[in-house]
Amino acid sequence: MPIHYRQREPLWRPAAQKGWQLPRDLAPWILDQGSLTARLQAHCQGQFDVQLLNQGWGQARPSELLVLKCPSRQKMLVREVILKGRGENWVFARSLVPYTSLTGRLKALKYLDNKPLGALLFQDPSMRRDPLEAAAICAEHQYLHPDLKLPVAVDLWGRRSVFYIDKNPLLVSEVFLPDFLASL
Ligand SMILES: C=C(O[C@@H]1C=C(C(=O)O)C=C[C@H]1O)C(=O)O
Repeated sequence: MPIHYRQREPLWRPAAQKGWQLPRDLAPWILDQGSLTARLQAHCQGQFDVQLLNQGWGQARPSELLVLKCPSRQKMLVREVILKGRGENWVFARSLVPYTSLTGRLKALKYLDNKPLGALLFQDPSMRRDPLEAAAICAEHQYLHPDLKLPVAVDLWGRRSVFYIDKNPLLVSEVFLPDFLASL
């Protein structure tokens, strides 16, 4: 009988949860409430760029629908990118924008291409974000994009939070990749 692998999801928990040991070097990056783009740009002295992997209508995972408080049939814009520092793959980012959030200033998201999403979010005076969650991300979660070509046994850390622009939600998830960890 073939084994049917359900697409497991990471166990997301409040990043600032007491007594949860985040990796010492990575903890400040996981807990930082500011723009990850801005912090990465400083970390690589500006040798930064965004590689767009894909952007289009797609499906959210159950835990993503839960935090976005969206019904399962909700049409979702899915954006997946690699944030690169010094030409290396530093962060895999997956952002989910419910169709109903693509209004007003967020309409610009459809044409973002390889400009960083953070610039759009953090310059918006209405921007709010929910507390950060963190999770250990491993291969069986099938969470990472195949283009990342990571070794199967890799164990990484991710963080995510829901942003609001004029009260319209979008979920931004980020996974710190091996080359970034090596840069710390
Ligand atoms: C939310 C931010 O935007 C970053 C840029 C992203 C993009 O361009 O798709 C996605 C996630 C973030 O790492 C940020 O800078 O904090």
